[in-house]
Amino acid sequence: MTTYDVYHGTGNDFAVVDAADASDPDALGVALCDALGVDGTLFVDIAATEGRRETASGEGRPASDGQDTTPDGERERRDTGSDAESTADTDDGVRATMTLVQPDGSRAAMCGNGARCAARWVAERTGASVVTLETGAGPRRCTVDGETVTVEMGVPSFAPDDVPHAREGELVESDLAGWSVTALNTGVPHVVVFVDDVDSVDLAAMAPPLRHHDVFPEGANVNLAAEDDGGFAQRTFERGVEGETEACGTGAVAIAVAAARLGMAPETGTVTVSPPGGDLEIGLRADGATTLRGPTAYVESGETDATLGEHGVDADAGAADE
Ligand SMILES: N[C@@H](CCC[C@H](N)C(=O)O)C(=O)O
Repeated sequence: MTTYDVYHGTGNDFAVVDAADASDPDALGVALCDALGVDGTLFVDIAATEGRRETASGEGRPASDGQDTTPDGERERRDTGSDAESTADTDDGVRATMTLVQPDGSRAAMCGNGARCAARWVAERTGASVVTLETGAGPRRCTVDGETVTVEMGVPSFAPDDVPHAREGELVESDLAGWSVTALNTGVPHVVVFVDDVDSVDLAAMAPPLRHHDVFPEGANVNLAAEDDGGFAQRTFERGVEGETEACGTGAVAIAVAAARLGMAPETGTVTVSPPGGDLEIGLRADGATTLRGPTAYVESGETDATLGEHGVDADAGAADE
């Protein structure tokens, strides 16, 4: 039997499993998504990186980690003194790996809300307030303050090879499948479509032609965004879930960065992005580095025997967050 804990970050929900307990994470991850109806299963391995100070292997694409490597191999964090999250503290805290298995069986390099949930899960087991997660997009340093978790999301990229997409130059307000789209990578590929009102667009109908467009060899997550009360309303159709989710952290960062690029938001400071599940605060730094801050919530714990296709909630599970 394998224990799982369910958390959500602004409604984007995940089963979190200790990777050491999972002999076949791909099968278990899909089984938990099916059984629990969650947006993904996060496998977290604290032991794998305990004591390590180096960054991840460099595998994965931008967003880059917003850090420089000094000649002796130690990592040095840039601090430009902008309004976004201060990174003067170079304490990487407890290190852990995070692997996301999605409902369709795919793995994604990065997940912003998943990282917030995984960091809280690690913090609750170690007492750490700083957790650095090794992801397929590079290391992501997280600060845990009770239910509020902030993730340093790196430097998003509009470069065709990074998104990736097959066009010659950047896709910025470019016509694609009948929409004006801006494409960027915030750890995973996203397109952002700015509209007047996110609720007046049929996301389930408009997203698939963009999500599967030939121009994106790895597909793309599709975001609708609309200016709203000084920030942006968000709706996202996620690759891997193949449907709309309550929130998407990498998508929220993509909206804020695209808005800044298009002059719809300040280049530095904090931008509020509001998916259906709540509010997310995106920090934009002068050097291009970004942060994602927002609430997390514990839902329940249980045990599963994926081979039998069974799962049940542990009667001794802790109380869910209000
Ligand atoms: N919900 C996530 C994004 C998860 C990955 C995405 N579905 C993909 O396949 O690229 C987030 O909060 O960032």
